[in-house]
Amino acid sequence: MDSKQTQPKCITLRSQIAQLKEPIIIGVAGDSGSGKSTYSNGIRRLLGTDLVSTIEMDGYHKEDREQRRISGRLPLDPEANHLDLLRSHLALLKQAKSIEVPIYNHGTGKFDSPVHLAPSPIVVVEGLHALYPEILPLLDFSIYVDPDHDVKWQWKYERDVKKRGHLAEALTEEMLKREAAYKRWIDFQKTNANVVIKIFPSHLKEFSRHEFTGNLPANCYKVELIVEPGQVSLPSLPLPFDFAAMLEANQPPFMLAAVPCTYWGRKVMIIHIDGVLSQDTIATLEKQIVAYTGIPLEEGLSTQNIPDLQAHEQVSATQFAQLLITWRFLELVNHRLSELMAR
Ligand SMILES: Nc1ncnc2c1ncn2[C@@H]1O[C@H](COP(=O)(O)OP(=O)(O)OP(=O)(O)O)[C@@H](O)[C@H]1O
Ligand SMILES: O=C(CO)[C@H](O)[C@H](O)COP(=O)(O)O
Repeated sequence: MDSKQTQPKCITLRSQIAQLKEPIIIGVAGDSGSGKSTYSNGIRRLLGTDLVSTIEMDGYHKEDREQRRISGRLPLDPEANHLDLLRSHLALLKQAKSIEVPIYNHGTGKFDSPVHLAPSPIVVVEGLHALYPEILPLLDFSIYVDPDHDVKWQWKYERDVKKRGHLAEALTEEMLKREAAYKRWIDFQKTNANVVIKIFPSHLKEFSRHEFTGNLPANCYKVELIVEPGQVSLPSLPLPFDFAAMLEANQPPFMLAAVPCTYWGRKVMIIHIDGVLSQDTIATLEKQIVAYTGIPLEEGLSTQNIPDLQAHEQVSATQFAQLLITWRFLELVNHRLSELMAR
């Protein structure tokens, strides 16, 4: 019998990914409070949480909060982290072996008991040093999240005081101390990333050149996605967009541009997204991606599993960027699957 006849009728990308023997590892690096979890949640959501597991690198710190207070060391110092242990853990996962992941509890400032992690088809490693030279060779896809100084300050400050129990004065002092450490130990990792996500306050007012009368929500961001082009073309992904609505008064302002550039010696596309895209546009794009990956609809389209984003009413640039990053990642997955088929 023809082997094709024995295959199930609907082979989705997800069902193919689920068969992967060796996990695909995504590294997401960036400063503390830069939005790493927010962006990796986008990929998790569109592929389905059952296929993706996450390793928080904070568990690999050598010292807890009190020990750091005494030693004066910052977690940004690579020497203050067990990067070798992480590297050996990722190598074990690549061999389809389980690991015991160390856990840092930001609520208590102490380490919890390690958690058993069996290999899943996709593993996300998130942390300050996720694209360090020891780790990079084990990654299949790399993302660097790089918000503007003031945006990052606001996000981290609010989160650390409200959710991590830091005292305002001590936190300000530590955040100032972290600035030079960030430049020294963290920032350079962006030069190796497949995708760099830059985030700024909206620039749309400067575009008006006349008195700006638009309605921009508070905390409206401009995202610049610096994306290394992929090797295999994906199916086209049409952008649903109401052209007529653009000519109506009181439409929320937005901008979308794609500009070829060189970034740290590499050819990239820079996608600029600013303002508020319609929720219909985002939802239709999501539906297309979800139809492609094969995730059950109700899981793929829900934003309720992104608790941090719920608090922000306008996250269009972020959502749009999440979709584009996922699409670029799927290109890599496709490439990997076709390599495996050819073996
Ligand atoms: N795109 C966004 N729009 C609005 N707020 C955001 C966005 N991304 C992140 N934030 C805010 O910044 C905070 C930190 O985000 P997130 O937890 O994703 O950062 P992180 O880099 O994973 O942090 P850490 O490594 O310190 O755990 C969130 O609590 C959220 O309030
Ligand atoms: O740089 C960081 C990464 O998130 C944190 O500051 C580090 O993990 C320590 O956490 P905390 O400040 O809650 O003790």
